[in-house]
Amino acid sequence: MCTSTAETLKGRNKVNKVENKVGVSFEGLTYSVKVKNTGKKNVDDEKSPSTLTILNDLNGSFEPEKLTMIMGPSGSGKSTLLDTLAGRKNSGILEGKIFFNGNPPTQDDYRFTVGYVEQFDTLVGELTVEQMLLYTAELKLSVKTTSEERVARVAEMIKMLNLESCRNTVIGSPLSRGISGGQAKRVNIGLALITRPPVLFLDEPTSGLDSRTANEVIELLHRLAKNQGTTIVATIHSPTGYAFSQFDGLYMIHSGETIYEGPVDKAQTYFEHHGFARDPDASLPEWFSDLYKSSEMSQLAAQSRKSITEILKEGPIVNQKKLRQPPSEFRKLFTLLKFRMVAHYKDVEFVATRFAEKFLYAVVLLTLYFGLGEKTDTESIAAVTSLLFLNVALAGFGASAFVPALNIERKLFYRELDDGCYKPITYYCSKFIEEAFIAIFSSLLFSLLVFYGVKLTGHFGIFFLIQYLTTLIGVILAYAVSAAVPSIDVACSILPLYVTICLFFGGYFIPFSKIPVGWVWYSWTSFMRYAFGAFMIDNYRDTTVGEMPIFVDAIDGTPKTVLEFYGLENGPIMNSLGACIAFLTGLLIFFATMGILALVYIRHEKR
Ligand SMILES: Nc1ncnc2c1ncn2[C@@H]1O[C@H](COP(=O)(O)OP(=O)(O)OP(=O)(O)O)[C@@H](O)[C@H]1O
Repeated sequence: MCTSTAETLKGRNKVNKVENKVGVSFEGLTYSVKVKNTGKKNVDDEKSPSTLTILNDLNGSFEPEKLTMIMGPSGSGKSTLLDTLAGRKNSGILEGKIFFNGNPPTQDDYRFTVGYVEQFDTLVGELTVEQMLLYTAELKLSVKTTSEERVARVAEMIKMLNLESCRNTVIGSPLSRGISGGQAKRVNIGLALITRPPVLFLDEPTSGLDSRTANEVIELLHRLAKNQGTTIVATIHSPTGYAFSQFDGLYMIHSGETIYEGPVDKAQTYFEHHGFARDPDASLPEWFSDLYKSSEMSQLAAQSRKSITEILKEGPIVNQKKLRQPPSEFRKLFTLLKFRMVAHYKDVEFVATRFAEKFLYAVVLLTLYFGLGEKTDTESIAAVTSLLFLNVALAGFGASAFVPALNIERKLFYRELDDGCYKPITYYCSKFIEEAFIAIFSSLLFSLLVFYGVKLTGHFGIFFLIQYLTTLIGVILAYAVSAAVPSIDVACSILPLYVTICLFFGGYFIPFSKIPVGWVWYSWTSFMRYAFGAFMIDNYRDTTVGEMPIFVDAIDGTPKTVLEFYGLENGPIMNSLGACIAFLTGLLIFFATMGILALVYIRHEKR
């Protein structure tokens, strides 16, 4: 950023190659988005009336060992610049060049070289500060690090970030208080630093902090840059005088254009020289960026950029991926379960809601239908049949309870995905295993109470298996909808709609023989059809017309068994319990695949 620094870097580089240091530079960086209609003045009317240019032809460089701030009025494009340099933009049109040590960065370079601290904290509320850091260390540190080394790294981080006093405090959530805002910010910084990335970007690291805590955070960043050689860039609003003095460089933008790039200590003179105070919120005339472009500051910055790029090219970017050797996805799955599943299982609310629903429903059924299962009169059989169908319906409607599981963690999921913590499928599997494991016990409790209380005549093992599979389908269905749609509201209106429609095709409300031809295809996709069919076949398959003549055809007077009446006998597939279970399993796999594809390909967060 200034020639003297480039000289220093050059001198140092000769003795000790800039191995783990990465300088970031950019040229002609322009970022624009398509907008429907905007009254903003920087809409490029000539190019296209619907293109909003947010960053306009920016040049700049950020060096190792330096702490640089990006300043500018609200909406000037600071976060956009940071996102762009960190490779985190997933929409819009990006033009221009970005270099890491003089080379265009690859996806791996972005992922393994850059630490990014987002403006809003994204932490796992159930974990303590130490667990959160350990969890991230296990996901991100090389497989070659031992558990002792990871613990030592976390301890070092806790000390460096001054988090000793809250080491064992739960992070908490907006509804259940845990650590303070300043501590949460420092934990977030710790997560980005755990791998000691050569480049660290921070989006407003001091927002929401009191001036003393803000000073501490900036002081910490200053030390990091100096002691570890990290290239640190932070967007910042209204820093205190002390915080300002901790920075080396200032990059100022206004309406997406550079108005200053250079040392912090020269900024005041520069602005005063041109008749303006340093205040970034002061409104500057549009020609100010032109003034900057023709200024000596701009020439110096360009020279510095060129020489830094050339010097750093001598020490090409170390393959951070190789250096880090991230753990396998299987290991990451284990880490997710070890920390997050265990934390959920320790949460009384999480466990209680899953058991309470099943238990209460089982108690109602038990007391209402007690002993009816072994009775052979028509009314009892009709009652038990409705119980078996409602049991299936409950799994469908109960699925809504699993919608928030993915939805409320979405910000955290996107942050961890961007940080390279895991792949979407790994996250999905961890969520599924978390529910599937607990569902074994809740389904078992339910099955024991209902099967033996109602005195059903099938086999307990099969009843439990169908009950468990149906519960899992509810979970998987909720995940698929939740991952595909943007909000809980939308998911909670789509899911019951789908389930209600499925009800009509389950074989209880309307016999399969009466379903209009045009709708028959749909009945084959209804999980309720197979679950209800399986329950019924298991319960009534050993009965004969002679033993249990419950329904008599009004026209020809032919007696029918229960299974015949519900179209569950003499069909090509539906008279087979095995086929019903196979179809249920197939639907489970189908919905799971949909959910995983939605997680991979649909990004609800636009950046
Ligand atoms: N994807 C997008 N679509 C439309 N407008 C966008 C998009 N991304 C950014 N913008 C707009 O670009 C401008 C710059 O946004 P940005 O968040 O970078 O500003 P900022 O300087 O960081 O603001 P603040 O200091 O308030 O956080 C804003 O007006 C924002 O609404």
